[in-house]
Amino acid sequence: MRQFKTESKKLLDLMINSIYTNKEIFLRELISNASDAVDKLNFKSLTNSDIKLDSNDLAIRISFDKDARTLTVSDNGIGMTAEDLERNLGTIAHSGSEEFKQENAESQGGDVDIIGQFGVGFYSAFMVASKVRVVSRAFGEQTAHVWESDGLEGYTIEDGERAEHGTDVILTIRENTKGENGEAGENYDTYLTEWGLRDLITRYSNYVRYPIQMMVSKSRELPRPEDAGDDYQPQYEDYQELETINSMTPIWKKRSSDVEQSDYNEFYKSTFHDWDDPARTISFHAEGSLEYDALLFIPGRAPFDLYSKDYQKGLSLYSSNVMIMEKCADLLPDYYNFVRGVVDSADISLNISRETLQQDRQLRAIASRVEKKITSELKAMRDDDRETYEAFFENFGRGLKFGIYSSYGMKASELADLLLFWSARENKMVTLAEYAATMPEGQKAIYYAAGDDRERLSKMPVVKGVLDRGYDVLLCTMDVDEFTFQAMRTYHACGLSKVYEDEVAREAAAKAVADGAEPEVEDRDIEFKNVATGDLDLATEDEKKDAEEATREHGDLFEAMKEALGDKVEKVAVSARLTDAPACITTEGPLSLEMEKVLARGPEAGTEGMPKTVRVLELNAKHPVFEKLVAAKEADDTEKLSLYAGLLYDQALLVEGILPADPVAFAQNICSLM
Ligand SMILES: Nc1ncnc2c1ncn2[C@@H]1O[C@H](COP(=O)(O)OP(=O)(O)OP(=O)(O)O)[C@@H](O)[C@H]1O
Repeated sequence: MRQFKTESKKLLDLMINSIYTNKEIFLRELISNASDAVDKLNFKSLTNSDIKLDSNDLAIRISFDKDARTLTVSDNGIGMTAEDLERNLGTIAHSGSEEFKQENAESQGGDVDIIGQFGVGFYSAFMVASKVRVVSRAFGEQTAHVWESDGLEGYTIEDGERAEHGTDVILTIRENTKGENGEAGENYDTYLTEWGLRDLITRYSNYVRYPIQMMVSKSRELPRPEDAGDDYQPQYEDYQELETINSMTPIWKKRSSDVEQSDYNEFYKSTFHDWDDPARTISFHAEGSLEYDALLFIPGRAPFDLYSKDYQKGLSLYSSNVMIMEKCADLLPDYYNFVRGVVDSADISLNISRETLQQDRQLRAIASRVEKKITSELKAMRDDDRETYEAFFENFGRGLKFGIYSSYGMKASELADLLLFWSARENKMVTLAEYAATMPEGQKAIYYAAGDDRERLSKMPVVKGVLDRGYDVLLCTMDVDEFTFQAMRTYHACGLSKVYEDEVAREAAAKAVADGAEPEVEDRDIEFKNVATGDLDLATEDEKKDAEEATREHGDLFEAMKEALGDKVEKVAVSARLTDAPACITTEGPLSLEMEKVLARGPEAGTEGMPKTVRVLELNAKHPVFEKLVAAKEADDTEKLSLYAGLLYDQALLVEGILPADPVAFAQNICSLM
């Protein structure tokens, strides 16, 4: 018996038991070797006219024998001489394929896709096999040789027989093991079943460029006998047929101009298990120092588990047509987690197990390009197919907003223009750019109201107040909306009509336009303002004066009401934002009523650290109810004033969709008034 070269025993043990976390990849490795062998022969025939070869005959064959527990991977590729067997399979980490690649680097051109590079993949067979027998006949040789090993001590090489050039790798599959200490046992029997092998072939090696064939069991209906009566039941028979299991053509390598959209749709549906066509397909090919092909899909609707914690984002990563990772998460940012697709690159540096990558830099470069492509495709969809985009946004918009929020606004420049919000004035979804474009002169902020019901929001007195002044209000019904705005702070609007500092500049500009110049435009950062928080600064000079006067005149009324309401409010004040409602609750500081509601549903609910709103009860001094308050104060009727204050506070909260803290007392108070 010959001994493995180098510190082989230890190394081999490491190779077999430590490199791979996933035993099933052995088949991928053996198929890749077979594909390399076929590729080498094909290459030879292309470069040497003496070799006559019908490339249609090149194939990889998988067969198994349940009783003998053998699984065979055969190819009719270049084969190995006894010397090759010694060098390639007797020396760990010697890659004949890598050598071949180097030797033929100059003349290779685009027609070879050699996968092997490390010289270790073959040994993964020992993870599932107790013995491996390789029968190989090199192309052009008359004799065959047999390499055999149990993966422990060493190997033998003997003369053997094989009808044609090529290689059979015959694995004696291990017996199933029982689980220990609560861990599941290993089911090696799967590698001796048609479905188990089919699953592995289609998962890892579906796009290997040569046919991978296997005898499969099928069933067919027998011809109806001529004398069959009316009660004849169809009869079936089982039969075996050689089937090509892999689909071979990696559609992502083709130029999109050469592929029908229906083919992309088919690929998308069968690969990513969706019933519907994708909303968009993105295909691109990078050239230069890092070459890769990418095919991405934006689904029409959210996968059912998108918002579950089990959902895994990621693109399938291939290298030379072989799947390396089913979901490479690093290729997609979280906010584009719904995107499906494939990235294939022969240039990425794989680690030896092909389970991870060695260089983050390459991956980051691809990820950044992928992200840009998705963003620009979404923008195109927003502009040229608004209906589909709105449906898309309905499904995935929350994730985009969350992307801005969770990046503390850093991703705003990338994502802000993809957002849509409901415009109270236009009664439809608008982008921030569209909102900004319709802002009348003098509008200083983007106004929004947040709550869980659009209908209710549109009727809120504070919303009406802003609308009545001619400013649109975005009605935000997603829990993340306000947090997103706070993370963004401002929206960078482009191409707005220029605002002039003074009258002289304005007149000069108007004159220039009258003389035929284009009106001047500018870019501006516009603040977001919740219509129910802080000072909106919308009141006219007269209104401000009125409010100040009312504040001065009725200071003691407000104080008395504040006393009656206690800790519930920070203060009671006259409102400059209400038109026809008697009162409203606004907040001071960064926390709005709606945000407080959202936080109250979160994990910090009820804890000490839960932030609380600073509330203000604003009163409309022009409303008839205000006169009642004044009268009660003048009559020194503290009880009535306290009743009124409580009622106004509770009803203002109700309008905001917040139940009174004590609904029973609220109901009793109303009855007592009646
Ligand atoms: N079916 C085969 N036909 C011909 N040569 C083979 C076959 N299988 C393996 N070899 C030879 O054995 C070498 C070692 O194979 P092994 O799978 O260990 O490594 P590799 O394919 O070169 O690299 P990697 O570890 O990256 O897969 C190959 O480079 C190739 O020269």
